Amino acid sequence: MWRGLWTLAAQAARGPRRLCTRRSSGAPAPGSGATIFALSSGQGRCGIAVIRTSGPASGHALRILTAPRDLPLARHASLRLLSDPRSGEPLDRALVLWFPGPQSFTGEDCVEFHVHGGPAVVSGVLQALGSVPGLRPAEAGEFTRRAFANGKLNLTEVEGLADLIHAETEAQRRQALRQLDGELGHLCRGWAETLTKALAHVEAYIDFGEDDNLEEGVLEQGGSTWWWGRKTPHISPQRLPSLSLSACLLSPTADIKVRALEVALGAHLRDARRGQRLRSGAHVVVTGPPNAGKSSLVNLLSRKPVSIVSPEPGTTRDVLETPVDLAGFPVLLSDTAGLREGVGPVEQEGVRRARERLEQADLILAMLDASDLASPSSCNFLATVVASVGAQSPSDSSQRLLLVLNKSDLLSPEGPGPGPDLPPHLLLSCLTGEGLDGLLEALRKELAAVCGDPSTDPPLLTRARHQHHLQGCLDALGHYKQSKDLALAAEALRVARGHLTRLTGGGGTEEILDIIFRDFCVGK
Ligand SMILES: Nc1nc2c(ncn2[C@@H]2O[C@H](COP(=O)(O)OP(=O)(O)OP(=O)(O)O)[C@@H](O)[C@H]2O)c(=O)[nH]1
Ligand SMILES: [K+]
Ligand SMILES: [Mg+2]
Repeated sequence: MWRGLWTLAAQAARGPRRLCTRRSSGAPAPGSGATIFALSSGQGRCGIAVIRTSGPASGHALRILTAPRDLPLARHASLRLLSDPRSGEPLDRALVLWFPGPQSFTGEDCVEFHVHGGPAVVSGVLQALGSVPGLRPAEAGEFTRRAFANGKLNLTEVEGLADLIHAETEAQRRQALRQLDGELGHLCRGWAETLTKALAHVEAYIDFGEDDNLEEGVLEQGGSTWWWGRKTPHISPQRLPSLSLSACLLSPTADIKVRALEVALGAHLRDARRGQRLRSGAHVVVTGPPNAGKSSLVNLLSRKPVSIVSPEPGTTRDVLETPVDLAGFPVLLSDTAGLREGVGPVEQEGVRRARERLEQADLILAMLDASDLASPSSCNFLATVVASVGAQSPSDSSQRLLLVLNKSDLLSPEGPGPGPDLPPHLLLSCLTGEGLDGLLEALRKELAAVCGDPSTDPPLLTRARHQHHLQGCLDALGHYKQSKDLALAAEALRVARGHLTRLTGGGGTEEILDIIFRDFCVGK
């Protein structure tokens, strides 16, 4: 009976045994495709513009534009006169760089022309390149796509590069650079290796199960013995129904590693929201009773007159949102209507919208007028909004709140007068700016908790795609643990490993590549 199980399992387990190798991304294979060229620096008048080429005709194009000179020394900047090959007309005196493949960004032969940034120079050089046989203008992201196809970057690194180009704040730049440096890819490869080893154990066991000539000790791994090794049966196969298969299959070392992997994946997934907030911006909502100074604070933090400020309570009605860089973190800052009841229908609609926006907040900036703490609207706000957020159990999805007492300039030197017991708070005056540095520092700490701190935290999952594959891997490990059949256990491990491989771009589908490369501009 056992022999039958092994044979069946062995047949079913025959499949890809090695990590899938990276499939072509659809970009031309190195050396075989067209040579592409594009302006790689920004459009418009500038001091220096960089035009580059990639592909087998790069060297030829460089020689033609700089004739009669030969190719310059590889990877050294050389000054050359560029001329139009059709008319011989001089175009510019430029620095040129020659990067013979595979030691280039794309892995192909590449050339960079650092020309003077006037539009006529740039278009003259682009037209001259276009006249060289075998050259054509590059499509958006095509340089990076070739780098990916040639194994110069994996998919998470490509995403890091796209994020770096779009990074608007310091924290985004740090995160993107870390991903470009391959941290996330490295982590995934380590995890995939753990699964490869575990799979090798299971497959070896399937194979050895068929082998009657098994020598004693053959199945020993790292000092531990296969639990089902025929000559050392610590656990007899007859006990199978009472044990989970995974516990029997792996050497204790491999089993511990798979379990540690499960824990690590869980922790990263719990963190996933933070990485996505860092990439697309955290929602910070300013709320409080009418006239607390909410709009004044929004204008102060965004350094522009986003909202109308006036002494009239109920000035702000709609939700007004503005993207800002707060202490290096990307934030979508929302100004909202002052919370109060018993007002006209228009303001009531504003209050409804304010409450709705509040529910979506990652961080709430709760604001009160420090000189008006004993008023019913202040007390009501403290008892409802502030108390309910404070009562949330701390988890990644729970909201964070900073209580700010504004108009500190109106207080006597002794501080806030008699009023309700206050939770921890900050004093601020939007009028004088006093307390603003303290608020920014508190915001930095809160946002580092909300978005993750790329200077110190482990690599973040910044995209839904990362989250999807990690969740898929975790689910497959769950199946693996519960499987009562060797073939299914091996298959579950393969599925788990497949998710990690796809995260870094192995076996990636064309659609995913198209989505990622669409983010790039022409010339990148
Ligand atoms: N003295 C003093 N006045 C302030 C301060 N901040 C805001 N104000 C004044 O308080 C009044 C209300 O300010 P807003 O910013 O409109 O208050 P708001 O909370 O947005 O008000 P609503 O939108 O009506 O809910 C205005 O007259 C501001 O000039 C401050 O720090 N000190
Ligand atoms: K107001
Ligand atoms: Mg307002």
